[in-house]
Amino acid sequence: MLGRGLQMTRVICRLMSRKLSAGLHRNILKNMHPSIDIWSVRSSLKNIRSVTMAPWPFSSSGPRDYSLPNPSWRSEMQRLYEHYNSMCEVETEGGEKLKGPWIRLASYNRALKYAPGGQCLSKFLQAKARLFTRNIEEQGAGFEYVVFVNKQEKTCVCVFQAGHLLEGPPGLVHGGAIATIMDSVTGTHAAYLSGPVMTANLTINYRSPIPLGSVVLVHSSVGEIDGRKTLLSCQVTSSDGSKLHTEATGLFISVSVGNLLM
Ligand SMILES: CCCCCCCCCCCCCC(=O)SCCNC(=O)CCNC(=O)[C@H](O)C(C)(C)COP(=O)(O)OP(=O)(O)OC[C@H]1O[C@@H](n2cnc3c(N)ncnc32)[C@H](O)[C@@H]1OP(=O)(O)O
Repeated sequence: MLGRGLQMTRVICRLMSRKLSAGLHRNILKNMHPSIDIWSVRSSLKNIRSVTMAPWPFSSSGPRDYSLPNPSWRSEMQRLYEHYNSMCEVETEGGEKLKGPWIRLASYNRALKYAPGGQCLSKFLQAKARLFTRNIEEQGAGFEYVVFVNKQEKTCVCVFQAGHLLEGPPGLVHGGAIATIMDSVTGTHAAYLSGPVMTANLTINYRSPIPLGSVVLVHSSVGEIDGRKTLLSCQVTSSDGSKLHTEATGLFISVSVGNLLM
């Protein structure tokens, strides 16, 4: 038993020192396998401050990718997905990479699954935990979204369709759900740019309500990157860009993987 625990500790340290990032929070190892020595995991990770991880470092094969089209997507969502996807980097059958300025970021239901081997680890580390935005299994009922990053301009766009379980005022999207998608998009963008981060501050102005079921665009762009601080601005607009629904600024602080686990 002890041998297995030590072996698992080493696997976790190796994985985390290489890959784990933003969405991994400090309590993720609570309730894990009892033979894993969390103190040795923590001391191994304490000094790691990997703040550069461009381009997006996570494995894109394996677990279900929630950002791919599904039958619940409205035609507007599908059209916008195809619009951005057509400008993404593609690999031809001959293995040649045709450069496009955009890349689509895969999206899993647990942050752990971004790391190689994380899919396996996720089966026993807080096995019931799910990423907040990906915890509704019914397609189209909650957050349907796909995130694209423009490598050249360092901007990010998310196509978001708000499902019927996100209601706040009658027929309109809940402000907390809007904050959630803005935090997720800017948090993902910050992690793409700066490595492991935590949201320190998110300031939101709600300008016009978002009808439930509608498809909107969430834009994120860099305000400033200064040492550990990544400041981003974010706007939610109608799908044709003509109407501003919400705007926000988000401050993200780079943290070491060890800090996330304390
Ligand atoms: C694997 C993942 C894949 C990604 C995909 C998954 C997608 C999911 C994406 C989901 C994303 C969801 C993401 C989530 O939901 S993250 C969850 C929500 N956020 C938190 O729980 C964060 C809680 N806070 C903290 O942990 C600490 O306070 C942090 C880490 C933020 C800073 O504590 P730390 O001790 O480390 O730093 P410091 O105090 O030395 O300060 C350092 C500098 O920062 C400045 N500062 C600090 N705070 C503020 C503030 N509030 N306003 C203005 N400035 C602030 C400070 O003045 C200083 O500046 P300077 O004096 O140096 O100039």
